[in-house]
Amino acid sequence: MDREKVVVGMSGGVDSSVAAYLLKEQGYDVIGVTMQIWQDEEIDVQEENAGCCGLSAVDDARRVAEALDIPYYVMNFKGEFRDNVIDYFVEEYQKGNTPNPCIACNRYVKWESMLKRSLAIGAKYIATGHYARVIKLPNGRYTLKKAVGIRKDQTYALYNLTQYQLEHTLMPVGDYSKEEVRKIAEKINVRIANKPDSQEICFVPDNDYASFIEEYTNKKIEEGNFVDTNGKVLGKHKGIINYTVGQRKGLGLSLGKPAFVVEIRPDTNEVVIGDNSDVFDDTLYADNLNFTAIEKLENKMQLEAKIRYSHKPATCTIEMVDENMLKCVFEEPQRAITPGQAVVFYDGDMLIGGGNIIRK
Ligand SMILES: Nc1ncnc2c1ncn2[C@@H]1O[C@H](COP(=O)(O)OP(=O)(O)OP(=O)(O)O)[C@@H](O)[C@H]1O
Repeated sequence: MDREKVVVGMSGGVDSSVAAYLLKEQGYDVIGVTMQIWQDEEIDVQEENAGCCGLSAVDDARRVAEALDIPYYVMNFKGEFRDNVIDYFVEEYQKGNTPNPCIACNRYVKWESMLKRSLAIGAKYIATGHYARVIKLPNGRYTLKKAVGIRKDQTYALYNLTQYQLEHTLMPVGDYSKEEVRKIAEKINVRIANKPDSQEICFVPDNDYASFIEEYTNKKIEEGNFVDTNGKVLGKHKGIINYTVGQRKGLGLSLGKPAFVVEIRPDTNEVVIGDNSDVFDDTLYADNLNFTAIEKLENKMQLEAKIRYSHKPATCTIEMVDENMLKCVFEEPQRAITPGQAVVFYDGDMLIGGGNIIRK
């Protein structure tokens, strides 16, 4: 019988290298692929900032594939990445939102584009080194469970995968702890690069996204007013793309007390400043919804929600208020609910779904 073919997304790091090894051990016909997604001549990024897909990732991944004796290819997804991730990222900031490009990259590039090409070469699955587990529920739906014992949960950035994508996904390291994965990497003795810690946004050098956006759009960012919660002008800001809700640093205001960004108003080009207490709210609205564990939200549900990658899940109740919009009310007010970020819902360690936080 033919072995099932799986394409493993290889970044040259420990997790995806071990993922490839485990799948081979499990009897799959494994193919390694590194996606080239952004590095090009138009965006001048230095190699040391190359993040997950610079030239060194290709060299490292190729070496690992050779050691594992699996076929290896580099696939170019720069166009898909530009259209779905960089353009979205820039547009969201220009609208006064704070986007999460990893979520868009996962859904549209790592999964949609890579899956399409993988299926075209006869694969049944794609696999990554994410610490999460794909499960099929009794209701026939696919979803993710958080991996056990992992400090940084990776399901948050994966909430937007479709049923079809999940059905064709394997995440073999999700059954192991990070320590176990490191041990496996030592045992199989593949030379895995000690990658520098991922920078926050892989395509933005030095995390200076404001300069990146100016350069990318070839447009100077327009200055505007800082105002207080009553509308009184407090000073000049450097352009709304420089700010996010809850921000304290880098405001350049001296008001004799700590000042925080409470709201960004793209229509009037204003940034609203207040006290820390003004940054707390118990209600948010989200659109662009994607549910995994359930087909749709019919009745109110009490769940836990994360409003950013590093947020500790908080108890909330969600309900639909419109065909494509939900309302989420937290038991306790949460700090810095930020338009453009994802809100992701869990029942214990099981992903239920999520959406995009909107300004209301
Ligand atoms: N350029 C790429 N090409 C193909 N797959 C990739 C690429 N970058 C990341 N991936 C896949 O996405 C997964 C998660 O990416 P992330 O950048 O979070 O890596 P990580 O958790 O540090 O894993 P690793 O140790 O494998 O680098 C990786 O394990 C890998 O399977």
